[in-house]
Amino acid sequence: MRDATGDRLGFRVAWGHLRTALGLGFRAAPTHLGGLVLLAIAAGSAPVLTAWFTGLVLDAVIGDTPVAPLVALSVTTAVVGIATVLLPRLSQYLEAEFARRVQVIALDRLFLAVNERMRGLSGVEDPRFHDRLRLAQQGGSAGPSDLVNNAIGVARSGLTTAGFVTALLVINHWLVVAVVVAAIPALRMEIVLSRLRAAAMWRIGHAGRRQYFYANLLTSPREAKEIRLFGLGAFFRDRMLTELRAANAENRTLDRRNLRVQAVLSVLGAVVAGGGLIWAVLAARSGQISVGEVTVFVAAVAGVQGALSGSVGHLAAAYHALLVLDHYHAVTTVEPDLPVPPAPARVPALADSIEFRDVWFRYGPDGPWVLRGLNLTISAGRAVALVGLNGAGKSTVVKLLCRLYDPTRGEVRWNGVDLRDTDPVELRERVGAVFQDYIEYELSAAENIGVGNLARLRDRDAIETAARRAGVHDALVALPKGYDTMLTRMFLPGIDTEDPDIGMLLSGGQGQRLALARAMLRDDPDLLILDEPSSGLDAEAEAEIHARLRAHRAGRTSLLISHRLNTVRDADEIVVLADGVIAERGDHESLIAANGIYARLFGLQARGYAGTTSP
Ligand SMILES: Nc1ncnc2c1ncn2[C@@H]1O[C@H](COP(=O)(O)OP(=O)(O)OP(=O)(O)O)[C@@H](O)[C@H]1O
Repeated sequence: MRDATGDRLGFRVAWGHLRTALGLGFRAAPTHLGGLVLLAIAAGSAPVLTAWFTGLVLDAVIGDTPVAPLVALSVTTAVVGIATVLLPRLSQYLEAEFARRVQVIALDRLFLAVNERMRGLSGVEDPRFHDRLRLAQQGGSAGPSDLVNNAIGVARSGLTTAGFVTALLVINHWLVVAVVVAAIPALRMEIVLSRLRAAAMWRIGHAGRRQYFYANLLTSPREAKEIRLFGLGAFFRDRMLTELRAANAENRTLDRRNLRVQAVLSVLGAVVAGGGLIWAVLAARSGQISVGEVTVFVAAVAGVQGALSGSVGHLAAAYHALLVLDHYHAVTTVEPDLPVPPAPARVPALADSIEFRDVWFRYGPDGPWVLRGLNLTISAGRAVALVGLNGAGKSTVVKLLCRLYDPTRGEVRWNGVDLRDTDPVELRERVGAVFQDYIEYELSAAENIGVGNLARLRDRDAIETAARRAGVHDALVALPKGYDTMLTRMFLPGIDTEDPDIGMLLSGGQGQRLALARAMLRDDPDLLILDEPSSGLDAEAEAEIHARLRAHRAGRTSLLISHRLNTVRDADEIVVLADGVIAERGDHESLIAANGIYARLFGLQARGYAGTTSP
């Protein structure tokens, strides 16, 4: 067997996936699962019984049977007939409900695993992970129920096949051989096709994600301004269509192959059935079999063919579900991107220092080194500023500090504890941060601040205090629904959707203050990280925010990153990063006196503000 990427999928792996699917089914909907099995048995026997009783009725009519038993026989046949048409409807309902329940548990497990195992950024920045995740969602949503439903389908069709085969054996055993032999190539071809389909899904997955990305770009309010201004609509539409056409071409090739195979198999089936019919008519004419047996025979040939092709279809679909479940399994068991030891070291309160010891870092094994043996100490209670040119590695230092990545070489120590020995979740509880690329969640204004500390999500007083400290309270109160205004024009709650005031967008600077308020909702973090916290603010607001931040930082350990050097001059220590190492360090005065990189950058900015670029 092969998996969805075209590699071999061993029997043990397939068996493991089947057990996972059954386990999910039992946990999610045991009653529905039991009901489906019972219905499968009933539905599998019903067509055989219908055909058998129809034959008996016909023979009874021809054989001059008295009225009472004839009516009883007819009524029984009718009841079996009604059950035959009703059972599939009932199964359909149970299958759908079973699938819905399994989906909830499967997706819960999937995203739990993603949260637990992807605690850093390297996994979510890997495109292959996203391709897999997309298929894993598909596999997790529909895979277990598809697998169980199709396994039941195989059993149901198998029962029907067995019943009809028994009926046929009584009349003509050679025909049984012909029908069964004709089904073997069908089974083989269906399995090959389902493997090709799964491999195509893997190949198309990437194109599908890109197509979705371009489609999203064309309608996203965030990108709308730039796309319209640069006239990029046709460009991205074209790219979207290119991806769609590529996916369509793959699917078309597959459908054509499917068509060819199905056509050959159908003709084969028709030839066998036609041959059988000729034999039955001739046999009835010569008195070898009765007219009732002719109907049983015709129904049995069609029934065996239908049930066998049903079995083959179900087997192929179950096999396909197994292949897609392989992605689900891969994501739910993926190696954690940040290994956490079984008994992680506690992250102590930051009483001493954070230390980068000879830290080397690059984003991928083939990428360029971003940090090249960085040695940096942030002493507890000190305000350290990190400056440097674009791409110098400042945000990378922050990511390592929050253990969003582990150093490629060297170590980061928090009060002497290597961050690799800690649980990042515990570490992050001690850190408050405002990132350069802060997020404005599509939630209400209050919730946008509240998510900074979920324990205070409903604590309106604490939220308002944080908003005041970040200087955004007045702006939020002025919104149409105050703190309850949704900060989105994309998603509105189910109620009140006719109200045009329910969703609003903040200005860039207001959004940045909101992100600050979110960070300020954290109870006294040991370390406050401010990565360009005022880049979106006007000069007056910037000065005001930095004054607030100074007050907020006072006595705390903080790391401030800023390109506006006037905002870092009061830091206890300013560290200049260049070429992945510390180029200069000291306070503002000593760095100006040293007349190095910092002094040059500071001078350039100061002259810019003074309105002249030459000394
Ligand atoms: N996720 C990533 N994958 C690969 N390379 C990355 C990634 N993030 C950053 N880099 C690279 O690492 C280098 C340092 O980036 P970083 O964002 O740390 O710089 P910075 O000093 O914060 O820059 P800026 O002042 O522009 O914000 C850059 O060359 C950047 O291209």
